[in-house]
Amino acid sequence: MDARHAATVRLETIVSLAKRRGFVYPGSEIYGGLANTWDFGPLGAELKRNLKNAWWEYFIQRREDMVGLDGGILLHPRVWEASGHVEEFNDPLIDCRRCKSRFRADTLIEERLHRSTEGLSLDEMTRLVQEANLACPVCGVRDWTPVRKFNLMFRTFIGPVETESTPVYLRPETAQAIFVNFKNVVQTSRVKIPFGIGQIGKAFRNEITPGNFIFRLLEFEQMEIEYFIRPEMWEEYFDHWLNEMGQFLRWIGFKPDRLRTREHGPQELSHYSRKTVDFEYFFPFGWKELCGLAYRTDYDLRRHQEYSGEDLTYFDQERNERYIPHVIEPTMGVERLFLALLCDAYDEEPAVDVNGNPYTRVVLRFHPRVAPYKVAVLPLLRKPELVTVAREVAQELRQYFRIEYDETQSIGRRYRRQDEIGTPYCVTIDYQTLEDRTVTIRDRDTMQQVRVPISGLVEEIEARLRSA
Ligand SMILES: Nc1ncnc2c1ncn2[C@@H]1O[C@H](COP(=O)(O)OP(=O)(O)OP(=O)(O)O)[C@@H](O)[C@H]1O
Repeated sequence: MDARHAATVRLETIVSLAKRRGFVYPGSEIYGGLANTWDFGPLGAELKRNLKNAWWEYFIQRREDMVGLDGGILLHPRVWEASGHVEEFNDPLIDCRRCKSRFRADTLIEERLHRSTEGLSLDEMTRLVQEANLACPVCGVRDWTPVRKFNLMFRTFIGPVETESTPVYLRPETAQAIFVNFKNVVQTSRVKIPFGIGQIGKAFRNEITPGNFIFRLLEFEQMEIEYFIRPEMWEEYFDHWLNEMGQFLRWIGFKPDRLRTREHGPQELSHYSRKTVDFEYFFPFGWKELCGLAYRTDYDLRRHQEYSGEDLTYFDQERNERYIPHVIEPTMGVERLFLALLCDAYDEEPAVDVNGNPYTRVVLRFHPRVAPYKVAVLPLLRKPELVTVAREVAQELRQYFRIEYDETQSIGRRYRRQDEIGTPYCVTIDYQTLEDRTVTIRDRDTMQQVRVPISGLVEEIEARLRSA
């Protein structure tokens, strides 16, 4: 661990800042909360939007080989049989008979017995727990159920009467809506292999051990691409997408020193994947998966062809050949990127306030591309003559950027607030403004202030944002 990693922010610091400043609130808080659910506040909503827009711009808008899709959360139940999720999308779980706490058996064994569970059957895991005479981490009693499979899909019902209706699943990944619509997209757009379909949307997983704030959620958003290729090209495109994902992470501001890639071992691969590489981030709780890249072969389209009876082959005009395309899948979770970005952007430094008093400056060094607010407009004092001009300036800037206008409290406290929510620029209207129609722009990172005329303010900010 190098010095920078050692200084990684504590998770509690991030959780409390997120709550205090309106990024993330505990879910349904006025009802005492609903465990492991979260709501995104005004700043969180902006950050999420910016992340999703950046993803869409980078992977869809800027490429000629991509189209978008917005598929349903509810899909035909057969989709999940075909995809293998009914059969395979399970976690091994184990219960403490005494206190009824429930754990993921693989995590329990890995954390408590310090050994890998790769490739172990349910029986083997049960035996390991028994032989080690493992105590329940919650109540300390040694009385376990056998390890069983627990399907992660949420089930619900269509129609008014539960028992007579067909059960349907909330999708556990967005990918299947893309496969199910593969034929539609090929028939109705101008795509030719190689091409990709991208989608952003909610996914639901009944995780046994959610936690670490918003790292593992029951309900989250995925940004997924299914990229369709000729089978023999898979290695080339795998490398291409690995590189693209890395570029994107840097483009939204990640520093390289807390990112690494890790390839899955053979036993760890998902049921559909022949090769998977995860991007891992050094979270406050260690190196964990941030997002991933999988080579799904032709598994999904082949299975849907089999289960639906529809022909899902693609006619390759160049080669005068018909085949089922293979698929490379770059996938990212919005909230996990959100959490990693908060941790990555968080910084503390000694500073001196306007009165010469030392304080610890907390700054979220977001890249402007994702920063919730791009500019804060602040009258130096809450005096009518300053407020009038400041409101005019704010109204002008609002046409171009997401801004915040703030006239409460002292200017120093307002700067601190903007630093803490990661606003790249503060525009201050002071008495000189009334004389010469200039304002100051304060840079979040350097705290340098320069004066610019109001008439050139939009261009100045645009130029700074472009070159950031
Ligand atoms: N429960 C979850 N909460 C929040 N984000 C998630 C969750 N599960 C997956 N993601 C995000 O979606 C991406 C793609 O999902 P994928 O199915 O590859 O995850 P996974 O390998 O099952 O994740 P994990 O191993 O952490 O359970 C992940 O890289 C992550 O960013």
